[in-house]
Amino acid sequence: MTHLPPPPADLLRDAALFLDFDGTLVELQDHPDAVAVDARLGGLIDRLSAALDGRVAIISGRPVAGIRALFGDPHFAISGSHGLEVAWPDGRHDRAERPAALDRIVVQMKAFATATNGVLVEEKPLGAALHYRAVPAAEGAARDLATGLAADAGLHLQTGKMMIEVRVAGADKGTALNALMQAPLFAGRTPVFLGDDDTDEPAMIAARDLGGAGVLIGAPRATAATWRLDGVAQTLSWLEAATESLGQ
Ligand SMILES: O=P(O)(O)OC[C@H]1O[C@H](O[C@H]2O[C@H](CO)[C@@H](O)[C@H](O)[C@H]2O)[C@H](O)[C@@H](O)[C@@H]1O
Repeated sequence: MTHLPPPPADLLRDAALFLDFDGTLVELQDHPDAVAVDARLGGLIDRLSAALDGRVAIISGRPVAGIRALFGDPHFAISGSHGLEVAWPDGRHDRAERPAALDRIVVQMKAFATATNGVLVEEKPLGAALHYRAVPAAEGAARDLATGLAADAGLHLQTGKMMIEVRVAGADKGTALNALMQAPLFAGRTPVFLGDDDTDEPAMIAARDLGGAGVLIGAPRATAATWRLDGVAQTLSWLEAATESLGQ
C-alpha cells in the first residue's frame, strides 16, 4: 500500500473544500444521535467558510436536515443522503423523490431490530439503515435482510461503517462533488475532499479527476486520495493550521 503523506498547510489556497462528516469532523459514536458539533468545530467551519469566500460544503450520508440541525442552520452548502439531496446557501433544496417502498422497508427493519437486541433502525428521507455497531454478530443477518429488501424494491444497497442501508439509487458522493463544482460558487476552483469511509472514494476520485485531491482520514488502505491524516483529531488540527495559512 502506498504511503500517503499529510497534506501541506497551504493546500486550501484557491480551493473548494468538501468535507465528509462522521469519522472526519466528529468521532464515531455508538448511536447516530450521539454526535454533536461543538464550539471548536462550529467556529472552525465558520472561519474556513470566511477564508474561502463561502467555498465550503459538507457531503454526507446523513440527510441534509440532520447536518443542518447539527450545525444550527448553517450558511454553507450541504449535500446529504449520499448525493441524493443538496441544500444551497441561497435556500434552494434539490431532493430526489421518496419511494413508497421505504415505509414497508422500515417496518421490516424494525421487526428485525426488535428481534435482535442492540440493532438500531435509522429512518432517513431517502433511505433506511440497520446499525449493528452494538452487536457486530448481527452483521450477516442485517446484510441479508437489507440485500433482499433492496432487490425487492429496486433500491440501492449502501454499505457503511457497522451499518447497511437501503436507499434511492442514482447518486453517490462523487456525483455530489461534481454537481457542487458546477455551481458558480465553486466552479473553476480546485476541489479538495476529506473523508474516511469507502463511501467517500467516489468523491476522492471526482476531486482528483477535476485536478484536485482527496485526503484520506484514518488508517492506510486502498484509496484514490493523495494525502492522509490519522483521524479526527489530526483533521481538526490540520484544518485549523490551513485556516491560519489563509489568514483567518
Ligand atoms: O457520510 P458521513 O457523514 O460519514 O455519514 C455516514 C453515516 O454516518 C452515520 O453513521 C455512522 O456514524 C454513527 C455515529 O458516529 C455510527 O454510530 C455509525 O456506526 C456509523 O455508520 C449516520 O448514522 C449515517 O446515516 C450516515 O450514512
